[in-house]
Amino acid sequence: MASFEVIGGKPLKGEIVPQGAKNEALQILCAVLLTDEQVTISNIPDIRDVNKLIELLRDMGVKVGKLSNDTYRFQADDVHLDYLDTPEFVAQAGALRGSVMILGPMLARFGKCQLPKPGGDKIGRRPMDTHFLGLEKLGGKLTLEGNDFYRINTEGRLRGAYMLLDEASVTGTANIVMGAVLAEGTTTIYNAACEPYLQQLCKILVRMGAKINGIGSNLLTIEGVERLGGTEHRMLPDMIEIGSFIGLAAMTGSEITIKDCQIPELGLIPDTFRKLGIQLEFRGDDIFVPAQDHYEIATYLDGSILTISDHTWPGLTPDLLSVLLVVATQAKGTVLIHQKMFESRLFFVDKLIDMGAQIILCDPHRATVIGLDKRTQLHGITMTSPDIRAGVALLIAALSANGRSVIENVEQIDRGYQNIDKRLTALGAQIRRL
Ligand SMILES: CC(=O)N[C@H]1[C@@H](OP(=O)(O)OP(=O)(O)OC[C@H]2O[C@@H](n3ccc(=O)[nH]c3=O)[C@H](O)[C@@H]2O)O[C@H](CO)[C@@H](O)[C@@H]1O
Ligand SMILES: C=C(OP(=O)(O)O)C(=O)O
Repeated sequence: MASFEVIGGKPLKGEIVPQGAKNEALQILCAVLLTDEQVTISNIPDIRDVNKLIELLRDMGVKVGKLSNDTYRFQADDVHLDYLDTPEFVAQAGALRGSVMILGPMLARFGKCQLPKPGGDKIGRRPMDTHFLGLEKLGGKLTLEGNDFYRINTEGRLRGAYMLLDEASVTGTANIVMGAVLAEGTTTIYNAACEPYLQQLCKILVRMGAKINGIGSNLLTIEGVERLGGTEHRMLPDMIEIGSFIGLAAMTGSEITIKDCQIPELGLIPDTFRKLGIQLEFRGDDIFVPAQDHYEIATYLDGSILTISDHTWPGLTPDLLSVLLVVATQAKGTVLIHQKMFESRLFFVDKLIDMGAQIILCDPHRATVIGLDKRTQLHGITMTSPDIRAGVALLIAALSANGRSVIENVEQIDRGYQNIDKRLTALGAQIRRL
């Protein structure tokens, strides 16, 4: 287990370029399985989860060529279906969440797929039901082995169908869309997830020859085609990383410019930080965060305490609530952070309380943060990173804190943040990988 030693309390300064989006990359990489032609993808982040998925595709027989640091060419013209029966495949696929999105493309193109329960953050129940409800509507037959191994197959081509999803699952929608693009006839998906990465997936599929209407809405209509071809695609910047940098700047009183953010794709993220009193300036496509000694949390119009909660897109992503919570600990005012989607994502507040933050964990979903208004600094401690976003939130806390902190299990952070220690050190942070 690797750790970060952090000496906190120093303001940072400078420019930082966000990496390509982790959760987009996981969707787009799975889409290469839908064609035997070449697909070239750029702005791929160099992070653990993405590298693991690329390795998995390679071991499944996909030809993978690295054209530059962030650009790869893939060709799935000789997929080894037998590899799915090996213990190596089971271990690899079970090690990350993104592998779940091979289900749709494999079922559509080869008529079968199998998968262990996927990995990813342990942040509460993460049901797979929507994935299979949708794929079964398209004609897939699911066999469950125990509670944690799924096999799905179909005789002949998948067939288009109408479906109203029970929840707007992001990876579930991605799987169903990738099944439907090669199905016979029309598929209508209502209550589809529609966040920017899903839109990016639909756009690459359209460039590959798919027929998809309603992109960006929760009603997708897909006219199946017989085959898809090659294309090129560039990943968006990672909106969660952008939000993490905004939070880092505010919490450490730093002046930071975040470059090339594709601001129109950020949805509610900038305004949510503004509700915490953080000043942001859009300079072209860059976000400039000035050094601020204080920031004050807004109240509702009637003066009552603000709630910040997650919601399916275009609501606020759940993946930024840990960062928003940590930033609130040094604001002036009080906020209720309500994590609706996941039930085990707020327990990391114990570590912040140990560092001196004023937080009441009301229940697994809700925490009230009473900001310290920078009257007292947090103090450094030794802590373990429980999941990717809590990990980065703790890193931000440690960088703002007085003294030395050690964050253990930073592999969790490495899952989604490219070279974070080196990139923040370039801004003046004191972080050492142990
Ligand atoms: C690899 C990847 O892309 N992971 C992201 C993906 O995970 P993932 O696709 O696994 O998450 P889902 O969208 O399926 O669901 C997330 C959680 O929210 C619940 N839920 C979902 C939709 C809904 O309408 N109501 C509801 O309660 C689900 O039961 C689940 O507990 O989307 C999540 C939600 O944005 C993000 O946190 C993850 O980072
Ligand atoms: C929860 C996340 O990732 P995963 O779905 O890969 O566990 C995340 O990116 O915040």
